Amino acid sequence: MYLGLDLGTSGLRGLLIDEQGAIKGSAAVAFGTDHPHAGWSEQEPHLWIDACDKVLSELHRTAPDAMANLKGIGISGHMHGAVLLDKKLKVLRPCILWNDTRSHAEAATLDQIKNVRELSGNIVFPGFTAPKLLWVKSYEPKIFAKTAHVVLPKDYLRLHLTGLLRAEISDAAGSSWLNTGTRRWSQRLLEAGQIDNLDMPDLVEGSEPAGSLRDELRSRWGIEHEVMVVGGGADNAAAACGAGVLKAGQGFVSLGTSGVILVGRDEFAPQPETAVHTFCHAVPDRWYQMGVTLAATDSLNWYSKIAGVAPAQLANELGEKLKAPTPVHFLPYLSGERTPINDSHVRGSFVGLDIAHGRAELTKAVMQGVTFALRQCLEALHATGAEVDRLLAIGGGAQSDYWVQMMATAFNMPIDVPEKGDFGAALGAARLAICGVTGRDPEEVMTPPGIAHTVRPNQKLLADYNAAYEKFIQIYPAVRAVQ
Ligand SMILES: Nc1ncnc2c1ncn2[C@@H]1O[C@H](COP(=O)(O)OP(=O)(O)O)[C@@H](O)[C@H]1O
Ligand SMILES: O=C(CO)[C@@H](O)[C@H](O)COP(=O)(O)O
Repeated sequence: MYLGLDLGTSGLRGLLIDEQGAIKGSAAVAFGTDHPHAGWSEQEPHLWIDACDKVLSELHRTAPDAMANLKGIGISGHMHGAVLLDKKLKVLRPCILWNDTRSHAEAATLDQIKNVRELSGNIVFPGFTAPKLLWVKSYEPKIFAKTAHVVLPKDYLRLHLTGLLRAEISDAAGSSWLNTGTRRWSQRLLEAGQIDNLDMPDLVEGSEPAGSLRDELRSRWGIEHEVMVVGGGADNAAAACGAGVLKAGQGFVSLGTSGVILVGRDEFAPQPETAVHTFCHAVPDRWYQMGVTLAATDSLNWYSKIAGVAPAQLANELGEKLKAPTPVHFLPYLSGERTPINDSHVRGSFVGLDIAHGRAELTKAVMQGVTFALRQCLEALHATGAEVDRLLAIGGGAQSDYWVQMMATAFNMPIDVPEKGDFGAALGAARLAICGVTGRDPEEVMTPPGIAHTVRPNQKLLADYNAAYEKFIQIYPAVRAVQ
């Protein structure tokens, strides 16, 4: 039996599978994010530990036999967050998350330093880890002085599970401290980030052993033998393992808190100027590229709170069949934006409201704005030479068939909808554990899911969606001029 734990931005999920991939149990616990100031986004790491313990206790209660036979655990987590630890491994402050833009000035400074983009393969975005540490150094010097280690969120969860500090490579690639081509810490990048005095954790590949479940936790959950904890993966890399996206030509679109279009790459071929991210995959000798829009279902959730209606219901209210685009445009930049515009200062807007417009029109505008932001990601990916001509739809928002139809038409690309089941980061993390424990080849373990149906572009609406997209991309510069 194998357990995948996915530390998502909105909660932690656990998925138990057997070696053939059949699901034997699942549990989830939700938690929130704090936004103490505009542009800030934080979580207390103890929330993750509490959620992890609850998820494991729930699995122990509902699937005791599977838990008793647990052989391996893989962990995935939201990327780029900075967990600062003192020399006794105590957390020094709340984790600064991936969608926190406070360190924009530090990011811009780092991004100018010679070789930084070349070595890391990426623009230094404000959401990445390195600029966060420079921010803490300037604004919280006492905390910085006490910092002995910095780890990414899921690697902190590993510390709880194993007692060991390890950094897994696909996640480390999002720190701006890793040489993404050689998959090693870069002394030059650590110096640029002014943390070359810190003790960086040993690096492990996603499917490599990275410790064993602590004895105390094993006995709590009724496990008598040793359980291997493998490296795991950054949530997007792990989701790719769950979706069977390992190689060039394969890709997915994910509608989660953030929106992502990800494609596999067989070699390290960064083009940072496109604002496309190039990271190490969670399996050895592979990379992937992705475009990221920061607030995908986050935008729908934001509007859902204002409308007082649950996000799934809002999406359902649009009906079953895709209709013409709405003339109301929504720029989904509630937390700034990454691909292709790398602008942490811009904020969201509705443009073109009419007195006749109501809730449905605004819902549609929000989903359309996210869809068009993703089309910009797709175009940026194509500009890097990444080839993909169909995408698999994953993430919570992909449960809306309307949203998937909208993406297929706006991207003019078929989108595969997986059969009901779990094909996200938790599955990918569990599959990494299978590879670590059994030594099986990732390509054999990480197969794509069965496809329930393929959504093809609606030919009758193609021209309308193209015209609406052309308008959408003109709004950002106009809005930016007055923000
Ligand atoms: N039927 C639906 N239609 C539209 N959005 C949905 C639907 N079901 C769930 N969602 C959205 O999906 C989100 C969760 O997606 P998920 O991929 O789990 O996010 P994350 O991994 O970032 O925490 C919810 O917050 C909700 O906004
Ligand atoms: O910052 C990124 C990727 O660079 C995000 O994709 C985070 O990794 C969070 O993902 P979700 O919670 O939306 O899955």
